[in-house]
Amino acid sequence: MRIALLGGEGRMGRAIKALAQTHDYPPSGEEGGTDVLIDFSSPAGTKEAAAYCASHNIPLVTGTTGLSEDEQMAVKEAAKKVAIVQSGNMSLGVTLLKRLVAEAATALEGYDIEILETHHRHKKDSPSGTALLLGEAAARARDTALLEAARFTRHGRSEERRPEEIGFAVRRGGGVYGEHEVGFYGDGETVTLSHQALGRDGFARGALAAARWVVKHDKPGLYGMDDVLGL
Ligand SMILES: NC(=O)C1=CN([C@@H]2O[C@H](COP(=O)(O)OP(=O)(O)OC[C@H]3O[C@@H](n4cnc5c(N)ncnc54)[C@H](OP(=O)(O)O)[C@@H]3O)[C@@H](O)[C@H]2O)C=CC1
Ligand SMILES: O=C(O)C1=N[C@H](C(=O)O)C[C@H](O)C1
Repeated sequence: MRIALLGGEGRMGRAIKALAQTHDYPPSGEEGGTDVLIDFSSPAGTKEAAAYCASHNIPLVTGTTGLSEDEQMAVKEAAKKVAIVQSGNMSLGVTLLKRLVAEAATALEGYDIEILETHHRHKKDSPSGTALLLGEAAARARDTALLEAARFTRHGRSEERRPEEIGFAVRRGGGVYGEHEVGFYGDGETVTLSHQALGRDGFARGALAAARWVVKHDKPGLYGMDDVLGL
């Protein structure tokens, strides 16, 4: 599998290159063409990658977060022509957590849902792609749209919390790889589901698993890590 990497010099790009070497995957260009493009760059980079993949018939794995509506639309358009795996978090743990969050949101009816995420000081988008995908899973489980339920800021005096609200809190600092906590707050108890990345290898492993999956899956469409990992 010959891999082209957009964002190859960045934090994730370097983690993927290191892992790809241990799997003996040559970079594209060394042995001819490209079998798959992996993108961990910026929202503008993702839009360019999607257009490039669609016009060159190359499958795409994209983990870049913080896309605008327009940039996400470009990914959806490209997915009409090629297979694309997109996820705000490529790790096995978060893919499982998403399912657990949906289950808890259904079972713990009436419990208030609050999501807290912490990342390194360099992260530009907030809330994180992971926080949003977990929020989306919770919202869908409660038959509502995330954009209707989401409460992104709290400051000063306001109305009481709406029961359907999904609150987001964000912390940025140091070198934290990524921590996510979904709290379900009932009247007499709190249930907390959480994930802590201990490095970038888990994301990189997921990206390579998605690349292996998508090169074999030549049917155009937009797929998630649940498709890749069969969860
Ligand atoms: N889905 C997942 O599992 C994960 C997703 N991410 C996401 O991946 C993205 C990248 O994160 P990270 O590696 O930490 O970021 P970095 O800033 O370390 O790396 C991004 C790299 O992409 C390059 N780049 C940016 N825009 C373009 C472009 N238009 N064309 C070509 N190259 C470009 C940058 O180059 P330059 O510096 O020259 O601009 C840089 O080398 C973020 O959106 C992050 O949230 C991160 C970890 C896991
Ligand atoms: O920028 C990061 O570092 C990360 N970004 C992703 C996100 O926005 O959720 C995934 C992971 O948490 C690391």
